Amino acid sequence: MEEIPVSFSEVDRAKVLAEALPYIQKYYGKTVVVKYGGNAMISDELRQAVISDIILLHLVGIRVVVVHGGGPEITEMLTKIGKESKFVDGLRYTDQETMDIVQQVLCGKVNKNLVATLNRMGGRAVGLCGMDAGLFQAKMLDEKYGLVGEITEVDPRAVVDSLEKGYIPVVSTVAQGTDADTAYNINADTAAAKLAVALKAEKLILLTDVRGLLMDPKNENTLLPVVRLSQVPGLVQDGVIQGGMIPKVECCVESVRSGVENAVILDGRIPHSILIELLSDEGIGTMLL
Ligand SMILES: Nc1ncnc2c1ncn2[C@@H]1O[C@H](COP(=O)(O)OP(=O)(O)O)[C@@H](O)[C@H]1O
Ligand SMILES: CC(=O)N[C@@H](CCC(=O)OP(=O)(O)O)C(=O)O
Repeated sequence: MEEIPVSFSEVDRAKVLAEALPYIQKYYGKTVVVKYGGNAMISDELRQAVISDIILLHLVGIRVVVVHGGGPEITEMLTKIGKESKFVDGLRYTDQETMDIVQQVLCGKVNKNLVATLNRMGGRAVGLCGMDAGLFQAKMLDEKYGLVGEITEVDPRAVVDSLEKGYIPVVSTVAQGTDADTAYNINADTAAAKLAVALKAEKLILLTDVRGLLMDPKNENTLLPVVRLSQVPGLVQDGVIQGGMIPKVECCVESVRSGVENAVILDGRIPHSILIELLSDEGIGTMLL
Protein backbone atom coordinates (compact mmCIF):
# COMPACT_ATOMS: atom_id res chain seq x y z
CA MET A 1 0.00 0.00 0.00
CA GLU A 2 1.29 3.44 -0.89
CA GLU A 3 2.44 5.50 2.08
CA ILE A 4 0.63 8.76 2.56
CA PRO A 5 3.23 11.50 2.97
CA VAL A 6 2.25 13.13 6.27
CA SER A 7 4.70 14.54 8.76
CA PHE A 8 4.70 13.58 12.43
CA SER A 9 3.67 17.06 13.35
CA GLU A 10 0.54 16.75 11.22
CA VAL A 11 -0.34 13.44 12.91
CA ASP A 12 0.30 14.99 16.31
CA ARG A 13 -1.90 17.93 15.45
CA ALA A 14 -4.69 15.59 14.37
CA LYS A 15 -4.30 13.65 17.62
CA VAL A 16 -4.66 16.82 19.65
CA LEU A 17 -7.82 17.72 17.76
CA ALA A 18 -9.26 14.20 18.09
CA GLU A 19 -8.45 14.20 21.81
CA ALA A 20 -10.79 17.18 22.19
CA LEU A 21 -13.88 15.23 21.07
CA PRO A 22 -14.82 13.52 24.39
CA TYR A 23 -14.31 16.82 26.19
CA ILE A 24 -16.46 18.74 23.72
CA GLN A 25 -19.12 16.05 24.23
CA LYS A 26 -18.75 16.36 28.01
CA TYR A 27 -19.14 20.13 28.07
CA TYR A 28 -21.55 20.56 25.15
CA GLY A 29 -24.54 22.61 26.36
CA LYS A 30 -22.96 23.03 29.82
CA THR A 31 -22.10 26.34 31.43
CA VAL A 32 -18.52 27.35 32.14
CA VAL A 33 -17.78 30.62 33.96
CA VAL A 34 -14.38 32.12 33.22
CA LYS A 35 -13.03 34.86 35.48
CA TYR A 36 -10.59 36.88 33.49
CA GLY A 37 -8.18 39.40 34.94
CA GLY A 38 -4.60 40.14 35.82
CA ASN A 39 -1.68 39.64 33.46
CA ALA A 40 -3.61 37.72 30.81
CA MET A 41 -5.74 40.82 30.39
CA ILE A 42 -2.91 43.31 30.07
CA SER A 43 -0.64 41.58 27.52
CA ASP A 44 -2.07 41.92 23.98
CA GLU A 45 -0.81 38.49 22.94
CA LEU A 46 -2.32 36.68 25.93
CA ARG A 47 -5.51 38.69 25.59
CA GLN A 48 -5.95 37.45 22.02
CA ALA A 49 -5.24 33.85 23.11
CA VAL A 50 -7.84 34.04 25.90
CA ILE A 51 -10.41 35.62 23.62
CA SER A 52 -9.91 33.11 20.82
CA ASP A 53 -10.27 30.26 23.39
CA ILE A 54 -13.56 31.76 24.59
CA ILE A 55 -14.88 32.07 21.04
CA LEU A 56 -13.85 28.50 20.22
CA LEU A 57 -15.60 27.11 23.31
CA HIS A 58 -18.71 29.09 22.39
CA LEU A 59 -18.65 27.82 18.80
CA VAL A 60 -18.44 24.16 19.89
CA GLY A 61 -21.60 24.60 21.96
CA ILE A 62 -20.27 25.35 25.45
CA ARG A 63 -22.17 28.11 27.28
CA VAL A 64 -19.26 30.36 28.21
CA VAL A 65 -19.80 33.30 30.54
CA VAL A 66 -16.96 35.77 31.08
CA VAL A 67 -16.66 37.66 34.37
CA HIS A 68 -13.84 40.16 34.27
CA GLY A 69 -11.70 42.01 36.77
CA GLY A 70 -9.58 45.04 36.04
CA GLY A 71 -7.84 45.84 39.31
CA PRO A 72 -4.63 47.10 37.61
CA GLU A 73 -6.62 49.41 35.29
CA ILE A 74 -8.53 50.86 38.26
CA THR A 75 -5.27 51.48 40.10
CA GLU A 76 -3.81 53.14 36.99
CA MET A 77 -6.78 55.48 36.63
CA LEU A 78 -6.73 56.36 40.32
CA THR A 79 -3.02 57.17 40.03
CA LYS A 80 -3.79 59.44 37.07
CA ILE A 81 -6.16 61.51 39.21
CA GLY A 82 -3.60 61.53 42.03
CA LYS A 83 -5.36 59.04 44.28
CA GLU A 84 -3.50 56.27 46.03
CA SER A 85 -5.02 52.77 46.11
CA LYS A 86 -5.54 51.29 49.52
CA PHE A 87 -6.30 47.61 50.15
CA VAL A 88 -7.82 46.16 53.31
CA ASP A 89 -7.67 42.31 53.55
CA GLY A 90 -6.99 42.22 49.81
CA LEU A 91 -10.08 44.31 48.97
CA ARG A 92 -9.83 47.84 47.56
CA TYR A 93 -10.92 50.45 50.11
CA THR A 94 -13.65 52.16 48.10
CA ASP A 95 -14.79 55.70 48.93
CA GLN A 96 -17.37 57.45 46.73
CA GLU A 97 -14.76 58.94 44.39
CA THR A 98 -13.06 55.54 44.01
CA MET A 99 -16.47 53.91 43.39
CA ASP A 100 -17.10 56.33 40.52
CA ILE A 101 -13.74 55.40 38.98
CA VAL A 102 -14.35 51.66 39.54
CA GLN A 103 -17.68 51.95 37.72
CA GLN A 104 -16.18 53.96 34.86
CA VAL A 105 -13.22 51.65 34.41
CA LEU A 106 -14.97 48.27 34.84
CA CYS A 107 -18.38 48.92 33.24
CA GLY A 108 -17.14 51.46 30.70
CA LYS A 109 -13.61 50.81 29.58
CA VAL A 110 -12.72 47.21 30.41
CA ASN A 111 -16.15 45.68 29.70
CA LYS A 112 -16.64 47.46 26.39
CA ASN A 113 -13.07 46.80 25.21
CA LEU A 114 -13.49 43.10 25.91
CA VAL A 115 -16.84 43.00 24.12
CA ALA A 116 -15.34 44.83 21.14
CA THR A 117 -12.35 42.47 20.93
CA LEU A 118 -14.59 39.40 21.18
CA ASN A 119 -16.79 40.76 18.41
CA ARG A 120 -13.84 41.78 16.24
CA MET A 121 -12.40 38.27 16.53
CA GLY A 122 -15.63 36.65 15.38
CA GLY A 123 -17.64 36.22 18.58
CA ARG A 124 -21.04 37.71 19.43
CA ALA A 125 -20.59 39.24 22.83
CA VAL A 126 -22.88 41.34 24.95
CA GLY A 127 -21.67 43.38 27.92
CA LEU A 128 -23.53 43.47 31.23
CA CYS A 129 -22.71 44.90 34.61
CA GLY A 130 -24.06 43.73 37.95
CA MET A 131 -26.69 46.46 37.89
CA ASP A 132 -28.24 45.33 34.60
CA ALA A 133 -31.58 43.61 35.28
CA GLY A 134 -30.60 43.24 38.95
CA LEU A 135 -27.86 40.71 38.14
CA PHE A 136 -25.92 41.38 41.36
CA GLN A 137 -27.61 42.99 44.36
CA ALA A 138 -25.47 43.83 47.34
CA LYS A 139 -25.26 45.47 50.74
CA MET A 140 -22.23 47.02 52.45
CA LEU A 141 -19.79 44.26 53.45
CA ASP A 142 -18.23 46.17 56.33
CA GLU A 143 -17.57 49.85 56.92
CA LYS A 144 -13.83 49.20 57.05
CA TYR A 145 -13.85 48.55 53.27
CA GLY A 146 -16.05 51.54 52.32
CA LEU A 147 -18.34 50.84 49.35
CA VAL A 148 -17.35 47.20 48.91
CA GLY A 149 -20.43 45.05 48.59
CA GLU A 150 -21.48 41.66 49.82
CA ILE A 151 -23.69 40.04 47.21
CA THR A 152 -27.13 39.35 48.67
CA GLU A 153 -28.86 38.16 45.53
CA VAL A 154 -27.97 37.04 42.02
CA ASP A 155 -30.59 37.21 39.30
CA PRO A 156 -28.95 35.46 36.35
CA ARG A 157 -31.85 35.86 33.92
CA ALA A 158 -30.14 38.50 31.76
CA VAL A 159 -27.12 36.20 31.43
CA VAL A 160 -29.26 33.14 30.66
CA ASP A 161 -31.28 35.09 28.06
CA SER A 162 -28.06 36.22 26.38
CA LEU A 163 -26.77 32.65 26.28
CA GLU A 164 -30.05 31.36 24.85
CA LYS A 165 -29.87 33.98 22.10
CA GLY A 166 -26.35 32.83 21.20
CA TYR A 167 -24.36 35.66 22.76
CA ILE A 168 -21.28 35.43 24.95
CA PRO A 169 -22.17 37.39 28.11
CA VAL A 170 -19.33 39.54 29.48
CA VAL A 171 -19.98 40.67 33.06
CA SER A 172 -18.39 43.43 35.11
CA THR A 173 -18.71 43.24 38.86
CA VAL A 174 -20.32 46.46 39.99
CA ALA A 175 -23.46 45.67 41.99
CA GLN A 176 -26.67 47.52 42.73
CA GLY A 177 -27.01 48.51 46.38
CA THR A 178 -30.11 47.37 48.26
CA ASP A 179 -29.39 49.09 51.59
CA ALA A 180 -28.44 52.45 50.06
CA ASP A 181 -28.76 54.35 46.78
CA THR A 182 -25.25 53.45 45.63
CA ALA A 183 -23.29 51.05 43.52
CA TYR A 184 -20.97 48.61 45.29
CA ASN A 185 -17.54 47.37 44.28
CA ILE A 186 -17.31 43.56 44.22
CA ASN A 187 -14.14 41.49 43.94
CA ALA A 188 -14.29 39.77 40.56
CA ASP A 189 -13.39 36.27 41.87
CA THR A 190 -16.23 36.49 44.41
CA ALA A 191 -18.74 37.65 41.79
CA ALA A 192 -17.67 34.92 39.34
CA ALA A 193 -18.16 32.24 42.00
CA LYS A 194 -21.63 33.55 42.93
CA LEU A 195 -22.65 33.70 39.29
CA ALA A 196 -21.34 30.17 38.63
CA VAL A 197 -23.54 28.90 41.48
CA ALA A 198 -26.61 30.81 40.28
CA LEU A 199 -26.11 29.47 36.74
CA LYS A 200 -25.55 25.90 38.04
CA ALA A 201 -22.32 25.96 36.08
CA GLU A 202 -20.32 22.83 35.43
CA LYS A 203 -17.03 24.59 35.97
CA LEU A 204 -15.56 27.80 37.33
CA ILE A 205 -12.20 28.87 35.93
CA LEU A 206 -10.25 31.59 37.72
CA LEU A 207 -7.43 32.87 35.54
CA THR A 208 -4.53 34.26 37.51
CA ASP A 209 -0.82 35.00 37.23
CA VAL A 210 0.63 31.87 38.86
CA ARG A 211 0.62 28.20 37.80
CA GLY A 212 -2.13 27.48 40.34
CA LEU A 213 -1.96 26.59 44.00
CA LEU A 214 1.68 25.93 44.85
CA MET A 215 2.95 23.95 47.83
CA ASP A 216 5.76 26.51 47.99
CA PRO A 217 4.49 29.83 46.60
CA LYS A 218 8.05 30.74 45.56
CA ASN A 219 8.58 27.55 43.54
CA GLU A 220 6.47 27.13 40.39
CA ASN A 221 7.47 23.44 40.22
CA THR A 222 5.40 22.64 43.31
CA LEU A 223 1.94 22.84 41.71
CA LEU A 224 -0.87 20.98 43.47
CA PRO A 225 -2.90 19.65 40.52
CA VAL A 226 -5.90 18.48 42.56
CA VAL A 227 -7.04 19.73 45.95
CA ARG A 228 -10.03 18.27 47.80
CA LEU A 229 -12.18 20.70 49.79
CA SER A 230 -11.35 18.77 52.95
CA GLN A 231 -7.62 19.58 52.47
CA VAL A 232 -8.15 23.36 52.32
CA PRO A 233 -8.32 24.20 56.07
CA GLY A 234 -5.05 22.32 56.66
CA LEU A 235 -3.33 24.10 53.77
CA VAL A 236 -4.42 27.48 55.19
CA GLN A 237 -3.30 26.50 58.69
CA ASP A 238 0.11 25.35 57.42
CA GLY A 239 0.56 28.71 55.63
CA VAL A 240 0.60 27.13 52.16
CA ILE A 241 -2.41 29.14 51.07
CA GLN A 242 -1.61 32.77 51.82
CA GLY A 243 -2.35 36.35 50.76
CA GLY A 244 -4.31 36.76 47.51
CA MET A 245 -4.72 32.98 47.27
CA ILE A 246 -6.91 32.83 50.41
CA PRO A 247 -9.97 34.64 48.96
CA LYS A 248 -9.43 32.90 45.61
CA VAL A 249 -9.48 29.43 47.16
CA GLU A 250 -12.44 30.42 49.37
CA CYS A 251 -14.42 31.37 46.23
CA CYS A 252 -13.64 27.99 44.70
CA VAL A 253 -14.63 26.16 47.89
CA GLU A 254 -17.90 28.06 48.15
CA SER A 255 -18.81 27.42 44.53
CA VAL A 256 -18.07 23.68 44.72
CA ARG A 257 -19.97 23.36 48.03
CA SER A 258 -22.91 25.06 46.32
CA GLY A 259 -23.09 22.71 43.37
CA VAL A 260 -20.43 23.67 40.80
CA GLU A 261 -18.73 20.39 39.85
CA ASN A 262 -15.21 21.76 40.09
CA ALA A 263 -13.29 25.02 40.18
CA VAL A 264 -9.89 25.53 38.58
CA ILE A 265 -7.22 28.11 39.34
CA LEU A 266 -5.45 28.47 36.04
CA ASP A 267 -2.37 30.30 34.76
CA GLY A 268 -3.47 33.06 32.42
CA ARG A 269 0.16 33.54 31.36
CA ILE A 270 0.17 30.22 29.48
CA PRO A 271 -1.22 30.84 26.00
CA HIS A 272 -4.47 28.90 25.45
CA SER A 273 -4.47 27.56 29.02
CA ILE A 274 -8.30 27.47 28.92
CA LEU A 275 -8.34 25.14 25.91
CA ILE A 276 -5.65 22.90 27.38
CA GLU A 277 -7.58 22.67 30.66
CA LEU A 278 -11.00 22.06 29.16
CA LEU A 279 -10.41 20.14 25.96
CA SER A 280 -7.36 17.96 26.53
CA ASP A 281 -6.18 15.10 28.76
CA GLU A 282 -3.82 17.51 30.48
CA GLY A 283 -4.96 19.42 33.56
CA ILE A 284 -2.59 22.34 33.93
CA GLY A 285 -3.87 24.33 36.91
CA THR A 286 -5.17 23.43 40.35
CA MET A 287 -8.57 21.78 40.39
CA LEU A 288 -10.63 22.05 43.55
CA LEU A 289 -13.33 19.46 43.99
N1 LIG B 1 0.23 28.65 47.79
C1 LIG B 1 0.21 29.60 46.86
N2 LIG B 1 0.29 29.26 45.56
C2 LIG B 1 0.27 30.20 44.60
N3 LIG B 1 0.18 31.53 44.83
C3 LIG B 1 0.08 31.94 46.11
C4 LIG B 1 0.09 30.99 47.17
N4 LIG B 1 -0.04 31.68 48.32
C5 LIG B 1 -0.11 32.98 48.00
N5 LIG B 1 -0.04 33.16 46.68
C6 LIG B 1 -0.09 34.47 46.00
O1 LIG B 1 -1.40 34.69 45.49
C7 LIG B 1 -1.30 35.45 44.28
C8 LIG B 1 -2.57 35.31 43.46
O2 LIG B 1 -3.58 36.10 44.06
P1 LIG B 1 -3.95 37.54 43.46
O3 LIG B 1 -2.70 38.35 43.29
O4 LIG B 1 -5.02 38.10 44.32
O5 LIG B 1 -4.50 37.10 42.05
P2 LIG B 1 -5.32 37.92 40.89
O6 LIG B 1 -4.80 39.31 40.86
O7 LIG B 1 -5.04 37.13 39.66
O8 LIG B 1 -6.78 37.84 41.29
C9 LIG B 1 -0.05 34.91 43.62
O9 LIG B 1 0.51 35.82 42.70
C10 LIG B 1 0.86 34.60 44.81
O10 LIG B 1 1.70 35.70 45.06
C1 LIG C 1 -13.51 45.02 46.15
C2 LIG C 1 -12.40 44.92 45.15
O1 LIG C 1 -11.25 44.78 45.53
N1 LIG C 1 -12.75 45.03 43.87
C3 LIG C 1 -11.83 44.91 42.78
C4 LIG C 1 -12.64 44.74 41.52
C5 LIG C 1 -11.80 44.38 40.32
C6 LIG C 1 -11.10 43.04 40.45
O2 LIG C 1 -11.41 42.19 41.26
O3 LIG C 1 -10.08 42.88 39.53
P1 LIG C 1 -8.94 41.76 39.49
O4 LIG C 1 -9.61 40.44 39.41
O5 LIG C 1 -8.18 42.12 38.25
O6 LIG C 1 -8.12 41.91 40.75
C7 LIG C 1 -10.96 46.21 42.68
O7 LIG C 1 -11.45 47.29 42.97
O8 LIG C 1 -9.80 46.08 42.27
